[in-house]
Amino acid sequence: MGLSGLLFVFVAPLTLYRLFILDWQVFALDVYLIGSAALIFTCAYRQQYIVFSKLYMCLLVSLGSAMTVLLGGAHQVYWIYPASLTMFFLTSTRVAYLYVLLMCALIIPTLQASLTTLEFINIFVALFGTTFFINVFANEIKSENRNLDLLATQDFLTKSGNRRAFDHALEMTLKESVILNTPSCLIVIDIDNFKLLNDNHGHSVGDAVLKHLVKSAQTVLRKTDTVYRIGGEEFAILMEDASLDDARGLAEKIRQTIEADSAKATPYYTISLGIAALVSGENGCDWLNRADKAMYEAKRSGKNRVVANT
Ligand SMILES: Nc1nc2c(ncn2[C@@H]2O[C@H](COP(=O)(O)OP(=O)(O)OP(=O)(O)O)[C@@H](O)[C@H]2O)c(=O)[nH]1
Repeated sequence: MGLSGLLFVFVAPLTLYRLFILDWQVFALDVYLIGSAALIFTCAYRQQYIVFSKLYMCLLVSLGSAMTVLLGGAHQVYWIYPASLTMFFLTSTRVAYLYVLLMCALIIPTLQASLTTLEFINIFVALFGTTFFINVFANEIKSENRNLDLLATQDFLTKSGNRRAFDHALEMTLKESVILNTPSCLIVIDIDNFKLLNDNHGHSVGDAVLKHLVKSAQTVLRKTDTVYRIGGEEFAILMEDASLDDARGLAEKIRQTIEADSAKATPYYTISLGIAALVSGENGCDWLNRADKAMYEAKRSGKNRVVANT
């Protein structure tokens, strides 16, 4: 988003200048660039078509740099270095190398025509050295970012999503349900008598139960559903594009799986589940409250059951 914003801000005044001096060829190129920058900015802002935006940005950068060399001459070749750097941070190594090769293929005839063999070789040796080191550093930064992302969004004990990830997913599901006009459901799960289980078997066994619950639930979830730990022994599952009946079916399947399997891996335990289908116009907090209420209703009416908020 930042990159497309910068591109827009820098190129827009140049576009007006080209119009002013009636340089139609470069004016058309600049209009294309700022139009594309605006499109990419909009996609990134709405968090839609992110992969497309990144690939398109790479194409713009590589073609833009190549065009600069083709129109401006061989002395503009230095633009290919920042362009390569940008591509390695925007996309995967393989795709970035493809864009770099595309850029090189486009400028080679111009460079060959106006540079000595030694200058030509120097430029490409420097380019491949630069891309190699950029690749190494970009991969390291990407891997650190992935680790940070996991730390920020994953529950350390159960490896399910954490509360922060849940809050984000809840907002995204709300937005998508409104835009796509699809039903969504929320399941809240709470372990029954967990304090007693901890008291009787110890905290580490309690931890094993929490992990078991997540693993068991994951065996019956659809590919698109995710489990989040939203409190000590409270979990939630967001189901996009699912009716209340779908959610009731899944919740009952999870309850039965836990009831049947828990004693094989951990002390026998059961869970209570509450479900709420998203009501048009409500916010995430109200939706979660209704699912929570249904879960407490399941507790009040005897535990080890599923209750839907209707
Ligand atoms: N082992 C373990 N226990 C935890 C963790 N987080 C919260 N707890 C325990 O979870 C228990 C929750 O107890 P309560 O809220 O009283 O609920 P409960 O005993 O399950 O009772 P009901 O909800 O009525 O079935 C507390 O004893 C917490 O110490 C954790 O990460 N590990």
